[in-house]
Amino acid sequence: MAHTLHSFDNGPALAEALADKVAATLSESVTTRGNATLAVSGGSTPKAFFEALSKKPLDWSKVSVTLVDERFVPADNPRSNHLLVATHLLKNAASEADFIPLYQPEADIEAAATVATDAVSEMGTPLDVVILGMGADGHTASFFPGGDNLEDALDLELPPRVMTMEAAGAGEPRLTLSFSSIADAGLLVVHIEGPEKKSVLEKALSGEDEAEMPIRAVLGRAETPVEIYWAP
Ligand SMILES: O=C1O[C@H](COP(=O)(O)O)[C@@H](O)[C@H](O)[C@H]1O
Repeated sequence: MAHTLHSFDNGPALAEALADKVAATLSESVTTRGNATLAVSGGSTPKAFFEALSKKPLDWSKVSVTLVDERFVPADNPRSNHLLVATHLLKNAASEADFIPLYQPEADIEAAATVATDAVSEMGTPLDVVILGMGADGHTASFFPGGDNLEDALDLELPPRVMTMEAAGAGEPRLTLSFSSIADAGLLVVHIEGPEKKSVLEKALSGEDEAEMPIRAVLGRAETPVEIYWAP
């Protein structure tokens, strides 16, 4: 599938441009359909983008926000992606948005995935905007190399859902949207910053083994053309 690389001089310029693009896409959905949906990633990269997006003027009360992936930890854990989004995105104008967590306080992670699948499915499909990150190991969402559920997670024939994932490089057990949940998003973005991530992207684009670098599934098989946002 096609992809487009958008390069910026620095992180703040990227954050503003991506926030403008996402806000415009969400606004269009609110105008045409009455609501809008957004799934965002965690990690260190998206903080400035979240801060910029939180200030964009749109009818956030009509916007539902969820996560692309989450650790199986409650929202008061410093490694929680929910905490990251609450701190940097769900404030200012965006405090009006509805947030759908992937972590659920169930007895085990499989039960949490089932509850989260029901909650995310109420957002409807396809999602309007999905923002992916990418790790230095070529993971995206919680599609980790060596992940115990990787094959099913990348299977576009399986229904959209929240899945569990464990992998040596993942730390805590994870909850992740399946590839079938994100591959047809209205706007599908891979947001990466720094020279190391650029090298990882170039390596991903030069090969085909999805088990080695799961980001290749997104770059190669997503139904929606991928918009890559990069800054040094
Ligand atoms: O584990 C994760 O890492 C990736 C990338 O994070 P970064 O710190 O290198 O920006 C992120 O996309 C994913 O959501 C997160 O759970």
